[in-house]
Amino acid sequence: MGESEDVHTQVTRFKALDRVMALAEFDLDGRLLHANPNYRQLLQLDQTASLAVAHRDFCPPALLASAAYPAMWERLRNGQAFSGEVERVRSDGSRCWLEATYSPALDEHGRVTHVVKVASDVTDRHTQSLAHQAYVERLALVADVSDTAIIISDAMSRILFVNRGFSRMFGWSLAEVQGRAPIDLLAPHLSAGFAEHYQAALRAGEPVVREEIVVGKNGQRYWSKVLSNPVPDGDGAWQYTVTTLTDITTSKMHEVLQRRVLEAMARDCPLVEVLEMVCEEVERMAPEVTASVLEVDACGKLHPLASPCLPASYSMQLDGVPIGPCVGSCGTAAWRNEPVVVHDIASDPLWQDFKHLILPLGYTACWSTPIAGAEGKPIGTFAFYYRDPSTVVASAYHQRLVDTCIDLCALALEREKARSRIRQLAFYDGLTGLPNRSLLLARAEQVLTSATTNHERVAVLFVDLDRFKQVNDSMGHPVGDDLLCAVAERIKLVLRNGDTAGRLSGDEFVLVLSEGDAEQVGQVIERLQEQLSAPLTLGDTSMVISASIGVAMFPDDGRDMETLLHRADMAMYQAKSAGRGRVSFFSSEMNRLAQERLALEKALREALHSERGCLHLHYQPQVDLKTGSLYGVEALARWTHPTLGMIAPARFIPLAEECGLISDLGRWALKEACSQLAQWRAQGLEVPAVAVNLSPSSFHNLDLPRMISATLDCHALQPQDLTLELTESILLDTNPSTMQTIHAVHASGVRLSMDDFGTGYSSLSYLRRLPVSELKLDRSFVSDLEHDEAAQALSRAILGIGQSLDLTVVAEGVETQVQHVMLRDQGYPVAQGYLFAQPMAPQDLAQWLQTQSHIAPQTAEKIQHKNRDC
Ligand SMILES: Nc1nc2c(ncn2[C@@H]2O[C@H](COP(=O)(O)O[C@H]3[C@@H](O)[C@H](n4cnc5c(=O)[nH]c(N)nc54)O[C@@H]3COP(=O)(O)O)[C@@H](O)[C@H]2O)c(=O)[nH]1
Repeated sequence: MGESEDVHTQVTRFKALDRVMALAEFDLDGRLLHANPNYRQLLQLDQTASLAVAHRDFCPPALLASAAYPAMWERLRNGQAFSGEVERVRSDGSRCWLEATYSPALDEHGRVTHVVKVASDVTDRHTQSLAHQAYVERLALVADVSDTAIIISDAMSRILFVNRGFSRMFGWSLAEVQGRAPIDLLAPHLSAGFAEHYQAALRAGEPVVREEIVVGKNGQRYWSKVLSNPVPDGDGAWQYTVTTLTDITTSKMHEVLQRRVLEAMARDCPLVEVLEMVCEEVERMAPEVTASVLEVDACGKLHPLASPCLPASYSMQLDGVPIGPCVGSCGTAAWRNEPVVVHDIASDPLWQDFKHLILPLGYTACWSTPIAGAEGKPIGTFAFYYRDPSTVVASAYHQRLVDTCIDLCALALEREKARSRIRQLAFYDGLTGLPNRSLLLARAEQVLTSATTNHERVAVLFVDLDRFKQVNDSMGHPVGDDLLCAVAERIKLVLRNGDTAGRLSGDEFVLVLSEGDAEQVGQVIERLQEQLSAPLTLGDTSMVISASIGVAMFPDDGRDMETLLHRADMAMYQAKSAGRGRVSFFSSEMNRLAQERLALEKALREALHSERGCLHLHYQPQVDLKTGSLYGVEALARWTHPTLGMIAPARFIPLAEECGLISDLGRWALKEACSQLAQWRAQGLEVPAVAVNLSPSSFHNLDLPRMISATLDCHALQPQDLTLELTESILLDTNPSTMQTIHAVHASGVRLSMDDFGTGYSSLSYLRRLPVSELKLDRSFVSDLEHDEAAQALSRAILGIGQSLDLTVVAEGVETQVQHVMLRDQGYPVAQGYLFAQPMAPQDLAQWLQTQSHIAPQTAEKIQHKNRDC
């Protein structure tokens, strides 16, 4: 009963299978014996053709070519079944996938008679699975080739997976990190509190994004952007965390350092502060190094700028050390203009001379990189010192730090250079390099403030070179410039700590001596005079110079720099007028005189420009020594001050020169003298000519000849009625107009006379170049004439020179009859002096003329007077 039930059951099952599955039978050689409709449909076989085919006809060529195919049949023939997903070729050539079981069928003796195959079509499932597999492969590829490190961890923070990018970045394989917590592994420096906070966020389903410094297997550091995303399971509970870590080291270093440096520079922080900040920031990013920045100056010497973690005593020892081929890491790097890594300071020959300074501080290695300036030359060095011998020196991370820092240091150093250049231009004299007026005054004010607090005295020295103008005029401005530079250098030599010096303008220098008690000031002045008077060679010329020095003392002579400077200047004038190379201290008497002078200057200006007649001319006759007749008159200015009375020309003429009024005075004298000559002639007085004194600056005016002609015309005078007296100083006048004006005046017929002849210019060759008609023998020769044979010889010689050049020679300052006779006997044609007459007012000259019997009066009618009022 049981057996019959089994058979029944089997048949039932087989029918059921036959309906739903594809069934086929093969003989042991693989020929198809039987195929049910499902099988035939699956492989698209028609009923007749199906019995003529073999198993291999449905197999892909690659399977048939492989050893697996005969092996499968061998195993089937040996009674072993085979199950699997297999690819088959339909009769139309298309492919399909079958889930197949090949079962060997046995006879009653247990021998394999044929093979039964049960299959179902899984083509759709297989295609989907292939697509999924391809997708997964592509994902894996993305994960592995990406430079982003990826970590998959579970909810217990245990690492399940890391991609190859992780291994490349951090050096660990998956096996090494599986099961470990990512934070413990990569950022052990972060606090436990942070880890808890991090887990809480993920548990709440929130992603966590941070920028963090993380550390790899070999201690390599990365500034990394860390993004952790929680992945929930089907119930929404936190199951996994996918964390990506992107290396942002370079951009972050740049960002942090650049931002901080640029901010500091924008705030105008001093260079040292900026560089110290760079070092501190770098040491925060890489605590295993100690950073240092040295400057390389234009002479190739090192100067410490910033090394906040190195002792000042160490840095100071490097100050001023010249760079060279064997000067530690920094000096050598600057010398070679390339980075120098020294792994073992103790044994490296580059550190031979310096290791005793650094080894006691615990540093064993040093890596220095030159900081290149705009022209590519090293302007500094940036160095990392290492203590721990196990630290990788010059690692890729450190390299990135250095690359960022040297650019920023170069920027800061170049900017400092530009700033100091601007400072130099704004506050220093371009020629001598000394502080200019602005800086000098600012520094002086500081000195005065401190002196006020400390109850100290300060000396202000006003130094003016003697005869600088002559050097400039005769040797040229480049030599003058060299002289000023040499003087500046010599001034620097006498300055003490706390003293300051500057150039005000031209040849004026000022020294401010702090803590200036009389003795100290005296010593500095002595040293200054010694320095200045030492022989000086400029180009081919040797010279000895001197300076006039005026001194004003704080607080006695003034409490502010403006007053002190002014008073030192006054004292300097006093020194100058006392002779060259003198020193004069300001005094109240000097101040009184200066005030007086100022008042006088104001009054002179008013006198010249007002009609009140405070200025007038006196006239001194010049007598023809042969005939005793009047040769001419010299017009001499006189000034009657409203309150001070008569002011001597010797006082107001130099004043007019100094305050720029001398040309106005000359114009006024010319017009006044011509007018007076015309008046005399109108009165019938025969005054042959009038001589007017003109200073060299009057000849700067190219309009002078026209103005003279107009004046002469105005008074119906002829050019020969006027003589202009010049002094030899006109030869030192470098104004380009001077000679042109002199020649134009001469060409107009106006006579030129050389005044004070014999006292000034040593070379007489100028007499050929200057179109003078007359020489006036200086009265110093005349006054010595009676007793001094040399004076006699000289007066004779001067007369000879005049005669040989066909010039009239006028002897000045004749006071005695003896002088008169001697000069007449020597052959002088004309003389002038108190013997004949003092300079006198115009109306007195008329009277004087009448007393001179030999001078014939003329009638007024004889003289044309065109326009009295012009
Ligand atoms: N540029 C101008 N210079 C002028 C003008 N007026 C005068 N001066 C110059 O001032 C200097 C002083 O002049 P002054 O005090 O007038 O002296 C003159 C005479 O008084 C003086 N003199 C004449 N004779 C004698 C004498 O016998 N003994 C003596 N001790 N002094 C005498 O000499 C001065 C004239 O000198 P000089 O001009 O060299 O002929 C003087 O340098 C004037 O030039 C002016 O308007 N402009």
